[in-house]
Amino acid sequence: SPIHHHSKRAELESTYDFVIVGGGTAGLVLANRLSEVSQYSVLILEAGQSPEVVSAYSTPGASQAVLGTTLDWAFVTPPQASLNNRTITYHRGRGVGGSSLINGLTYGRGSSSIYDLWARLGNDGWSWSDVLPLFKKSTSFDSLHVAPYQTSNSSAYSTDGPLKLSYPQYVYTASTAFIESLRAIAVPTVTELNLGNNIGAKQEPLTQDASQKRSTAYNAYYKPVRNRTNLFLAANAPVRQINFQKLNGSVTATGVVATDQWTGETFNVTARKEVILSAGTFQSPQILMLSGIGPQETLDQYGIPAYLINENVGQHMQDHTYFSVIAKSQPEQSAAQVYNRIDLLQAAEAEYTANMSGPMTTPIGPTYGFERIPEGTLETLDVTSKLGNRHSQAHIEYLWENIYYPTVLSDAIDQYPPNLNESFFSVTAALVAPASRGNVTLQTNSIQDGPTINVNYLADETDQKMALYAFRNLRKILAQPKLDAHTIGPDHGEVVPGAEIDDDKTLLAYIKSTLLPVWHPVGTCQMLPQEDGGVVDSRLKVHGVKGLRVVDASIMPVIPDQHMQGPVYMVAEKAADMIKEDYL
Ligand SMILES: Cc1cc2nc3c(=O)[nH]c(=O)nc-3n(C[C@H](O)[C@H](O)[C@H](O)COP(=O)(O)OP(=O)(O)OC[C@H]3O[C@@H](n4cnc5c(N)ncnc54)[C@H](O)[C@@H]3O)c2cc1C
Repeated sequence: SPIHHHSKRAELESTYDFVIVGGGTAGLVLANRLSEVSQYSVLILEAGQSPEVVSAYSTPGASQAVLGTTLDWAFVTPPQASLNNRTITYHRGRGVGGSSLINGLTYGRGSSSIYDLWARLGNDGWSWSDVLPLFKKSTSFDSLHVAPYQTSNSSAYSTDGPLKLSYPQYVYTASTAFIESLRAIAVPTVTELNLGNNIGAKQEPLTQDASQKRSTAYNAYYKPVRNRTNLFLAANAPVRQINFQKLNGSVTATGVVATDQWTGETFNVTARKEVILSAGTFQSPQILMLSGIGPQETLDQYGIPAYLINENVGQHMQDHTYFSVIAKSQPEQSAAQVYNRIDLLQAAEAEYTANMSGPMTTPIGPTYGFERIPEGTLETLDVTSKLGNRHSQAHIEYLWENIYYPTVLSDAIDQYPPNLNESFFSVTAALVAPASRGNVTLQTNSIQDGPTINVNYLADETDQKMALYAFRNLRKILAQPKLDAHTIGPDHGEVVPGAEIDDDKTLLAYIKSTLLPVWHPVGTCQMLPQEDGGVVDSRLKVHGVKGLRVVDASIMPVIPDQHMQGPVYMVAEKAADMIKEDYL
């Protein structure tokens, strides 16, 4: 097996220097960097299995098909009051590689002002100038420029960074037209977004190599070093709780309890130096709560003995959400039929297997643009009070998707059925400076049940105003002659929601009934002083506990205005440097 997993608990040692909980995006970066030091022993405990069980994970065009497989936790939220009691299926990666195995491959970093704000909030060492070298260290660019706006500036990347970025070979002309149409709403075309200026439009760098295979934490960070004799991985080994020792009023993490799902046995592992939680934004706070660190009421409710009360665990969740206008398009400007019609799908799969070319080389959304709304407009929209310091960053992201997206529409609105023999593309807007906050809490007292996830999208009126503003821009973009040239039918091809839906009230109802997460949740263990809502300090150590850090998306105190994997790889690279500083 390509995975060096331990099928029997007897094959594992009882003690390691570092025990990493979660072999996902951040966990595998840590595993690689910490095991560079030969005197450290490092164990990764991952709930899921090898990604090779679903080998399509590496095909960019199969990124929708891997959702719902064994590589996906597929959590379901309770009914969300802010969305007229809709529930949402929330995808999360499960397996060695975590969400990097099933994400949409989009890569970005965000505005420099966001990281400068992290630092100003009390986190020394996290300003843009501190973190840019780590963004560079984690990535290299496999140059492949086959279409307009597939540009990059080599100074943004290193030559040997493990994570490979590249562009798809198969490019839809309508996506080029989309980039040019964004100029009508004052979003300029730019050559690079990854040097701190995140305003503008271009083709997206994707986490795939020049051979058109997905690059992940698994194949970029874990596979090349898996034979190191000081690195151990147990797959199918969900961690149930962290063990603590309380001595003279001070709490120290001593190890973890996990289940070996091959045998059904439960076992303990001791951490000589640290336990590191990298189970992601939903499960890192869940494990803290199950272990006795969290809000008083939650611990009381489930009879969990409290080691430390911290009301912030699981709170303050920030996430991006998006919604679309769907247009009927010329067949060659869409992948809708490729995915819907078995003959076309099989032809595309065969072409990818034979030549690594064709529609399967691209995920559904390969193109993006970021808008900073000018001050005056923010004031007119009456949203400035909730934006705080977030003026010099992007507020809205616009995307072009090559399918009818979102694919599953709510029945709250009369819909245009996606006819199998017709083609569609979508123009989509994401709120990337959200004011609403969600939270994660417990559903039961066991790790065998998922956490309760409340997304709370649009709960804050600021986000509703931003959504309406962005929606009207989607129609302006679609109406630009260059993009319109690729649509079919009246109203610039618009079929969903339909031009007749135009007043604020019905538009908002449409948005609420169709929006989706962009799958970027952060902040449930945020890096801030505890009195300001924090769970970890600027060295990612859990407040009030020795020997325990959190290293994953949950630590971000202000959500970046970009897709989240780039920031997660950076956070993990930075954490590895800090841990080495602390012990070497
Ligand atoms: C469908 C989807 C699409 C996305 N699209 C994009 C995109 O296009 N671009 C982008 O930049 N970002 C995207 N993201 C977001 C990005 O992938 C994540 O932000 C990032 O990968 C999170 O990294 P992480 O290390 O915090 O968590 P993860 O990578 O999710 O890792 C957490 C790991 O912990 C494991 N785990 C959980 N509980 C336990 C336990 N009790 N014991 C042991 N192990 C456990 C999980 O199985 C998982 O492997 C997407 C995410 C999803 C789900």
